[in-house]
Amino acid sequence: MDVAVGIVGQRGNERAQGLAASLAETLERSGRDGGETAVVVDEATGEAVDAPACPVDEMDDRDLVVSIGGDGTLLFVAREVGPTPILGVNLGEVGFLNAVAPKDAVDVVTDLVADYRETGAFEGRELARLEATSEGADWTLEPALNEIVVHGPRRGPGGGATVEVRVDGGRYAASHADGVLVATPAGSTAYNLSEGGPLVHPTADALVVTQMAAADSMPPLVVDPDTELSITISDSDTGYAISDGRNRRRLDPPATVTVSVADEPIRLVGPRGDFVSSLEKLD
Ligand SMILES: NC(=O)c1ccc[n+]([C@@H]2O[C@H](COP(=O)([O-])OP(=O)(O)OC[C@H]3O[C@@H](n4cnc5c(N)ncnc54)[C@H](O)[C@@H]3O)[C@@H](O)[C@H]2O)c1
Ligand SMILES: Nc1ncnc2c1ncn2[C@@H]1O[C@H](COP(=O)(O)OP(=O)(O)OP(=O)(O)O)[C@@H](O)[C@H]1O
Repeated sequence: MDVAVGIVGQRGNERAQGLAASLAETLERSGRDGGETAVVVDEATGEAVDAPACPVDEMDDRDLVVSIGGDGTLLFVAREVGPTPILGVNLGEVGFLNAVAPKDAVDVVTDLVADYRETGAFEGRELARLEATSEGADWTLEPALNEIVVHGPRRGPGGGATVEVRVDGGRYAASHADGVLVATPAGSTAYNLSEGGPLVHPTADALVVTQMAAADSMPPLVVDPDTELSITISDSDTGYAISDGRNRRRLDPPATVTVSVADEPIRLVGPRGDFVSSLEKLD
């Protein structure tokens, strides 16, 4: 069976680009008898190592996409390819979302592709994503793997707003605050953690709501993924809804944003890092 693989190296990271090149070469060599393994890399890497390349968002029809970099590169790949199976190789400063060490990358990926050729499936796990929509649904942010943030004009002094959070229609919190975030288990170790939210084990099917610098703060709230969450910003001239720190929408207060689980999850494949031991990466 032929297998199509995409490889994304962290932009500007020569080590990532070199590993992408050697992985591409090994994969193409390994797939001869059982079927072809067609490999493309992202355009920045293709230019650096002179390999067949395509835009990352055109890799969504591949059987597997390998992300080589840190969390941000994996988040970027997830934004671009959605539910296409992704394997993360950790070359970043933190690399919380990437389970495979660079030294193991070629063996892990070639074994994974060989198994896929036999079984037609990857062992992996789905990670829920979050979607932020305006009241009246006249806009929707790109799905977030980590969190949705809704905040006032800016972080810090003079940047707050009145932020009301409703849970299944009931008022959970209303306070002058910088904002509020809703995080997935995967995102509980990111912005949520730096705002004092709880860690959520990746096997827990839950979301967490954490206020940001609230004057009258409530404890962070863990909810079922099906909970109806709405966040209203008022008493400020502007505000923002932000998905994974990268995709943002300006708000015109008073404005209400609803946050729900997106239809399509992310599919991470390959060895699952041990969550508790990977917490050391956060030191
Ligand atoms: N704490 C803050 O003030 C702040 C501000 C912006 C973004 N962020 C986080 O960064 C994420 C976007 O990452 P990026 O790389 O595109 O932005 P970035 O370049 O600002 O990197 C943010 C840092 O967060 C780390 N990170 C990202 N996801 C993580 C996760 N799930 N667990 C642990 N650490 C994680 C990254 O490795 C990086 O060190 C956002 O989803 C948000 O969680 C935090
Ligand atoms: N191959 C690529 N093509 C286009 N953009 C890329 C590519 N790799 C990374 N990026 C951009 O860089 C951002 C992540 O860069 P960043 O420097 O934060 O890397 P990282 O993976 O988080 O590693 P680190 O942990 O070292 O910060 C992504 O959000 C994306 O916008």
